[in-house]
Amino acid sequence: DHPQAPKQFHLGMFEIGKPLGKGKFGRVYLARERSSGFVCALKVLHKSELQQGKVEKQVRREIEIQSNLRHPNILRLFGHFHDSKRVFLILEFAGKGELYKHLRKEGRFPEWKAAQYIAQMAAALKYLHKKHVMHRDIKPENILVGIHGEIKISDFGWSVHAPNNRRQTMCGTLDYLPPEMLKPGSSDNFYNEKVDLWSLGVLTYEFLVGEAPFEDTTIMTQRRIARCDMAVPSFVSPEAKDLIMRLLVLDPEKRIPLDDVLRHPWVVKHCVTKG
Ligand SMILES: O=C(O)Cn1ncc2ncnc(NCCc3cnc(NC(=O)Nc4cccc(Cl)c4)s3)c21
Repeated sequence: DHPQAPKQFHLGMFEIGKPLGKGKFGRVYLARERSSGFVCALKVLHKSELQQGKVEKQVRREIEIQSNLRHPNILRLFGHFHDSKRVFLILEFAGKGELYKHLRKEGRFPEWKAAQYIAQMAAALKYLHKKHVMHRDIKPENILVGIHGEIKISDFGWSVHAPNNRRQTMCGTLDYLPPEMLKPGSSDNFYNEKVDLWSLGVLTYEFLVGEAPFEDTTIMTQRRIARCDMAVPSFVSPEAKDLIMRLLVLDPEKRIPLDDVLRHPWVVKHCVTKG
């Protein structure tokens, strides 16, 4: 941690640098804390937009959840502050930016790189699930790359404590949603952190194939997810296909647990696990 970091932050403490990206609810800037010279990313959220989007509670929950997370593959949230119109998130700066841009540029990742990323994701999810936190929005757009090429799960705007039955309508692509989250938030169907296992399977597929298995192009998407109706192209190795099929299982309880992902032959083969 940063013992010298004060608990109270304000905008004047930061030198604002270049814009890093533009999200749905606000912009992100490179920033440097003046007294320590510490470089970070500053996400600026407009309160009016958060009110309109009815997501203030989610941002508060994100701040509360993420402030207690410390893991090399989870983007740090160091703190937050606000002025009359805006909320500011003080975030760890990911030197190599957004993973999905690398994926789009390369088309698809070689198996050794995909396996290393999946191993890092599994380690981060194992840490999260031990704290009964589920991310619920695992997709390339929410993964950043650190200066040493390590990946960092970011944007915990949809994370909650498990178990949970969602009431807040989710926006954005359905590609990554597991079948159990597609059902309406009625009282009987609770889902748990195993939703992240499904998304890990979709992520593995997209790293290796370059597109999601249930492409969100037609209304058929929900039906194809509900039936787990997908095909793995022949250029994907049998070991990789085996892992994908063990994660994309309709019954959440039958999805391969994270410890077995980390021990899976495809992952072990490509990951020089430090001795
Ligand atoms: O990704 C980029 O655009 C560019 N980029 N490049 C490098 C880099 N290094 C760090 N961070 C970046 N971006 C911010 C990533 C986030 C982390 N946490 C978030 N949380 C959030 O947005 N919460 C939130 C907002 C509005 C409503 C709700 Cl419900 C929740 S966004 C970086």
